[in-house]
Amino acid sequence: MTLYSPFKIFVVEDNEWYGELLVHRLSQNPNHSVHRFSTAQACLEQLGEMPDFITLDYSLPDAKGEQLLRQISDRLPGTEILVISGQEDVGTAVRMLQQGAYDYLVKDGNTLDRLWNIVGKVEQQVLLRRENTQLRQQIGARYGPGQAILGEHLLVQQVLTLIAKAARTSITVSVSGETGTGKNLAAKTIHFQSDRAARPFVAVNMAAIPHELIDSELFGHEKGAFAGAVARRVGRLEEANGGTLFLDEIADLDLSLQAKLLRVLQERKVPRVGGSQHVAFDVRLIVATHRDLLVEVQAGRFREDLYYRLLGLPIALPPLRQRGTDILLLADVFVREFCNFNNLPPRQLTESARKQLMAHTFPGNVRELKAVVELATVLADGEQIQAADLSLRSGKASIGVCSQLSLRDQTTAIVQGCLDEMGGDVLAVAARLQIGKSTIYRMIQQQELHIS
Ligand SMILES: Nc1ncnc2c1ncn2[C@@H]1O[C@H](COP(=O)(O)OP(=O)(O)OP(=O)(O)O)[C@@H](O)[C@H]1O
Repeated sequence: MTLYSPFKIFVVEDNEWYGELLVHRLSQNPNHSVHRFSTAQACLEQLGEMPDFITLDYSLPDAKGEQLLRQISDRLPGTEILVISGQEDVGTAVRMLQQGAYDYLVKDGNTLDRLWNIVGKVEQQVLLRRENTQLRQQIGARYGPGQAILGEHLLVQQVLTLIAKAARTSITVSVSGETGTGKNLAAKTIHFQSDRAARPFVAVNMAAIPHELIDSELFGHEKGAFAGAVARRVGRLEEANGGTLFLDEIADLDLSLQAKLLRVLQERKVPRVGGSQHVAFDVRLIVATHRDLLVEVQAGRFREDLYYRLLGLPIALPPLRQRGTDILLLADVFVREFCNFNNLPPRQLTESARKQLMAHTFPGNVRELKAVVELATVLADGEQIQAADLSLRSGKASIGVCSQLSLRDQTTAIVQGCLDEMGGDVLAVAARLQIGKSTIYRMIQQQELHIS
């Protein structure tokens, strides 16, 4: 079934004249494909056609409405069924609705108009459902094997094997790797390759949320739990129920919340801030960090018990500089995708540009490579992308270097300057300086940087 397949309606009505009347009215929409059946048996035999909507006469010669309603609902739980009856009987109507009928109509002068309105509503719902399914399929295909995470290097292939294994179960996964190596991408790939794909993927970046808000962000809060809690809020953990919760920059979680997270994970129940109820949840957890968590444990900044609880299946993403000619493979894909997206004629990297890319260390990893080749594609005159079009960082600071300031102060000054220049757009600054957005958020959180 596609988005544009006809809306399939079954009319089950033994009164030939009335049945034809319904068919005639419903067929006035050219997108409707309407079939009439005069017995329950005939309808049941054709259920394999997967109708979207069924109108059911309550009194059929070979079955009572309740019986047929139950049989259809068991086989096609997603199909809406409207019961049409000759008599007004509140008891029957209530019973049919309790058994899952979409609505109950009595045959009178207004039946056709009411039917038309009901069908319109159900059709909208079915369209939304089809769109939803189609989008999910498209996203699923985007994260399918060999689609999102590209690379032929053995280290990348090993990562892909681990991702496929992780996707088969709901094991906790801990992803590590330098900034821009694809930790986010790996988390999404695991989710969309798993049988949780139709359920939510919820990502929370610990470095992007002020410390005092993380508790209610993760676990939710009840109305009035603290000043400013004007309404009840469902936490991200609960939001991810049935799906995957991705906790990015987990090393930034402070020690008191680490204790709470550990407790919640052990009990598998979320306590909302300010509430006495604990809500059960079922999520797959994926955590990521660019730091070495074990070092954080040894330094006393990360709880050891939580470390072991979160370790699960560890996946380490290699830095781009260790992936050999994958640099060129990725560069070619990024150029092609950029040209397609921007309706540019195809462009190619020259041999000298390729050599330069291979010689670079890419501290910003895949994110940096993508930004560099996209900019080069824009700057190139004609079809060939020259080495001179590549804006690769030399590794030496070239702006604002002052021997009187510490490296940290100079870094802060550079990032602050960029933030001011780019109107506080963290993502744009991260792309321009080829550093992780989390680093910038962390600096803002620690009040080293200010957004004016
Ligand atoms: N193997 C890959 N193939 C194709 N694209 C990739 C690959 N790895 C990363 N990317 C792309 O590189 C960019 C950075 O990836 P991602 O955000 O997943 O990195 P990250 O490690 O989570 O970064 P950070 O540490 O800043 O959170 C994204 O545009 C992503 O699509």
